[in-house]
Amino acid sequence: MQVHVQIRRLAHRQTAFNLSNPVDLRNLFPSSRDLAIRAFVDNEAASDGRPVEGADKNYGQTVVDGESGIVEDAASDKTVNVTGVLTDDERVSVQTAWDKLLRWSRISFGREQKREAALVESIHKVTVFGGGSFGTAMATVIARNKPEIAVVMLVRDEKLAASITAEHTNTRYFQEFDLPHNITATTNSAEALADSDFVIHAVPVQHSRAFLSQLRDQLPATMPLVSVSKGLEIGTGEMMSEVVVSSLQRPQPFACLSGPSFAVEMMQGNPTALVVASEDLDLPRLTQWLIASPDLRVNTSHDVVGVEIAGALKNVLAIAAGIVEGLDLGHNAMAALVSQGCSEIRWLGEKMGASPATLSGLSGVGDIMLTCFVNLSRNRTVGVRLGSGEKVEDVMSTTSQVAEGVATAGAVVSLARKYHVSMPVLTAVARILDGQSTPRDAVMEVMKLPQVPEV
Ligand SMILES: NC(=O)C1=CN([C@@H]2O[C@H](COP(=O)(O)OP(=O)(O)OC[C@H]3O[C@@H](n4cnc5c(N)ncnc54)[C@H](O)[C@@H]3O)[C@@H](O)[C@H]2O)C=CC1
Ligand SMILES: O=C(CO)COP(=O)(O)O
Repeated sequence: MQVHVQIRRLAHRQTAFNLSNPVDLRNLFPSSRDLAIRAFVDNEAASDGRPVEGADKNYGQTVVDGESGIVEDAASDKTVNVTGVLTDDERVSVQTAWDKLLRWSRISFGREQKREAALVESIHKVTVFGGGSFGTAMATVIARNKPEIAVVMLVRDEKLAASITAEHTNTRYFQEFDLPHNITATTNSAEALADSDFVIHAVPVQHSRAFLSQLRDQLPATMPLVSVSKGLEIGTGEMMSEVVVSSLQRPQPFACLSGPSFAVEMMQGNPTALVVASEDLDLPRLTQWLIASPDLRVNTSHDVVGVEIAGALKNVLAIAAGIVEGLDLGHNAMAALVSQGCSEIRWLGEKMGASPATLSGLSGVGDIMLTCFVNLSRNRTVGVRLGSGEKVEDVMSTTSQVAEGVATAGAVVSLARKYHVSMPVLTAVARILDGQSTPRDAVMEVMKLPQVPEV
């Protein structure tokens, strides 16, 4: 049985409250003097709160005086639905705030259009390195957004290149989607880079050094390269911004693009928000122009370290979250683990010079929430399988797509040692992957660490 209370004034908002004690509605709605409040029983738990038969019998269509506002019948197992309202003052504030936002938006769009005129002239062809799920998604996003631009994917397989170019289908990833006709693909790097103005790099981190080294002479030193790969290189612990410089043996205009963004949802055109970071003054804005659309917001930033380190480390944390899920340790454990992981990423990130705003933004907490809590994540899936008892070797040998967190786990512990940062959760993931501990033992070990102040 449920008790519903409706407060009617402007019937366009509804808020549900669970009230465990007799409630004074004046505490909830101090300005509700003039509201009509109705309480009634819903014995079939009607979700829309309509009075149902029997209501009158038990509690009646009780019109509770707006002045007293007390509902005595809201006991522990009962739900109270409240049709919410704004006071006149609140409504004026909301309208003023919204008008201000619209004014700012009009002025900004005006400025953008002027800048855009110059950018349109500068990009005619974009090359995408990598024909996996994210390379395909990035190529699609750009090609849809700028139909006048030629998008060329550099892939390794001739047949795949032919099917992308001729059939407009990636036969390996996202077969169900027709690719825009301004996307072509080739296995020939010289062809892919000829007359290109912009590169998106979507090759997994561990293969990027070998991949980029061989392109050194074909890639003009002035060509902007935007990396979407998230991870640290094994052995060097380098982030992609460093791998690019060391493998090309020269600086290259560089940006990293990161944030909560499953490739499949970008293919579907679901609303998504990313952040692009570069030390270069114009590159973030250029990237924004290329990919931002009504489906895709792109924030700009100059905090390359923050965006890269957050994107790399969240993959390791997602494996830990999957392990907690696989072990069925419950929601409390999951929330505790992810908060602890956020702290560990912040401790290291800040020592490396990352801004706290970046770490709590799209590439940090945003991507952590997506990857740790959603089953589409490959890193999380690796963790779930480990937590469910599968052996590391079996998980790795049957995972076809890249889960960057696996390789990054060891690299991050070395990096943390270099910066004198202790990372219990991320270190535990490395130990599990290396066979030094089982998922269950690792959880116990972390739980038994000394109690500490919150930092
Ligand atoms: N899939 C996603 O939703 C997202 C992926 N990313 C990042 O994008 C990067 C790429 O990931 P995915 O495309 O998802 O991986 P994937 O596993 O779907 O595809 C990897 C691609 O890289 C290619 N590749 C592998 N080794 C290569 C080599 N030595 N030379 C040239 N190409 C090589 C493969 O042929 C394949 O086309 C990763 O760093 C990932 O973390 C970032 C955001 C979202
Ligand atoms: O980075 C991602 C989403 O932002 C993709 O995560 P996974 O690589 O774990 O699937």
